[in-house]
Amino acid sequence: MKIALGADHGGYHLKEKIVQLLRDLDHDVTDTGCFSGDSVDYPDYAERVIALVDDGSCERGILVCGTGIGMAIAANRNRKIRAANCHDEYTARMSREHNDANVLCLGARVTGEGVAADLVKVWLATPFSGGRHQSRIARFSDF
Ligand SMILES: O=C(CO)[C@H](O)[C@H](O)[C@H](O)COP(=O)(O)O
Repeated sequence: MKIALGADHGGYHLKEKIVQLLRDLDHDVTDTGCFSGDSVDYPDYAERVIALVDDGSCERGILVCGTGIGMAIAANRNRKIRAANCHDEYTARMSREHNDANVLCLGARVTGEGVAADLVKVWLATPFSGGRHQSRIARFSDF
């Protein structure tokens, strides 16, 4: 799968781990940065990843900051983006089954590397359920 990754300084180390995990799993990863722990602004990296998902270059995006909150707020400003801030395998699975989330937001100051690795794998493997959930997500595409 083609996946875009982005992080601010708060998410940099976890993003590096996830990039390696995804490459080990043979995904096609576009790493948009950041590339060090120096302080940067998370909207810049949210913008890069949502652009790649919006134009179809990447099927999914993963954004990492301190909490995942700022990245989710920023990413959801784009109408094509359904970004979910997930903390465990359950929320990751539900974000796919019920919400067809195309961007996963993680908080590196909240979620440990092991939990993050497991939830990323679940999030990538879980299909959207459709049905009643399809009409629900269709409702807000024009908000
Ligand atoms: O945007 C955020 C919170 O919603 C992220 O957690 C950022 O990583 C955080 O705000 C960065 O904070 P810092 O004090 O500049 O390291």
